[in-house]
Amino acid sequence: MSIEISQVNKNFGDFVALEGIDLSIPTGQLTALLGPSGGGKSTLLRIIAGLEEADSGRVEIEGVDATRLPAQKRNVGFVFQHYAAFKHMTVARNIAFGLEIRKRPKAEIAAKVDEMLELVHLGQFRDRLPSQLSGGQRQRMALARALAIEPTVLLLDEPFGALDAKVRKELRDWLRRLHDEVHVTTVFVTHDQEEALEVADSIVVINDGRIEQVGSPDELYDAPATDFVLSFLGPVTRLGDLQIRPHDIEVSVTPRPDAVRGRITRWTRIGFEVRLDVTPSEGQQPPVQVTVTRAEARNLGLQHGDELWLTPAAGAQAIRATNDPLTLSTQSQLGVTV
Ligand SMILES: Nc1ncnc2c1ncn2[C@@H]1O[C@H](COP(=O)(O)OP(=O)(O)OP(=O)(O)O)[C@@H](O)[C@H]1O
Repeated sequence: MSIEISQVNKNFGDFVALEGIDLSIPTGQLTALLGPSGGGKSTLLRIIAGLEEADSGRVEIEGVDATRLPAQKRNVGFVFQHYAAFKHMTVARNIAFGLEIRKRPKAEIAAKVDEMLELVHLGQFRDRLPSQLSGGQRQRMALARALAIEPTVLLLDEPFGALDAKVRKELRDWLRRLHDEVHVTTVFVTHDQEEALEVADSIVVINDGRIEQVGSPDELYDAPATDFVLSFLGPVTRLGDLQIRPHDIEVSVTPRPDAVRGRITRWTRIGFEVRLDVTPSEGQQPPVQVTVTRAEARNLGLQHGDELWLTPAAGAQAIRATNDPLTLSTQSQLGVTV
């Protein structure tokens, strides 16, 4: 394991930011810390970096107890959302900076800067100032600078958070490819589930200062351990007494035993999908959200106002809800496979 965190606690005054965190981060993987705003992701990342000290607990990096080591002795590279570049230095000098302060030989620095510029595809911009780069290029420069010191661990705090959706998407694909090339143990913070699902080898879901679940994107998506994870990782809807994903509902135009009967009260076409609101005929339940492909909608001849019978699709993951229909349950029977 590259990073071992045991029983880490952190309070800010009376506020509990992290509580009893135990986490092992394997060497060479790309791990996402995912969760809603204020959940404690950045605090945990800063504790790993040595920028924040835990109140209690232990942090080990590559077998070394780093709990009390200052940040500069941990051999970690960081990139933050708003990268603080040296504005008066060229891209090449910015990348060289970490090596210069470590007093590495000039020839080694020059070779490393060339290697990094090539890695992040900024070779032709080496003599520009950071202000002459786009936001995405600046973040790539930040990554090159962090990687130049050959860190044991690379820590990224919402590195693409300030960029527009299209650039963000490009950079996230690029980060995945970069990681496949350099294999440095990388931990990145994001509140964007799509980003985590697309990029990470492993996802740590953090909410309210606690870890909800750790697993691969598929494990988390297909077998959420808690109703929080189920709802955070993708859309969920209520079908009878189950919380279930809208695309995990089977639609029938003829009566089915144990099905929820309802009528299509809303129909929205989004790309190749059709999203339906199906209002149950019995009880006071809110509409069930159902996603079907356009082909399926066409084959079944679905139309606004049609009566449907809804059942969980075979193999769907669902969580039994026991509370008020409008709130996610706190006492659920978890991971019901139907
Ligand atoms: N230095 C500090 N002093 C007081 N409270 C703090 C401090 N740093 C963080 N907090 C609080 O701790 C909680 C966790 O913050 P943290 O930044 O770790 O959350 P996060 O999950 O990274 O959220 P975001 O995605 O919004 O950055 C928040 O409620 C925050 O207000």
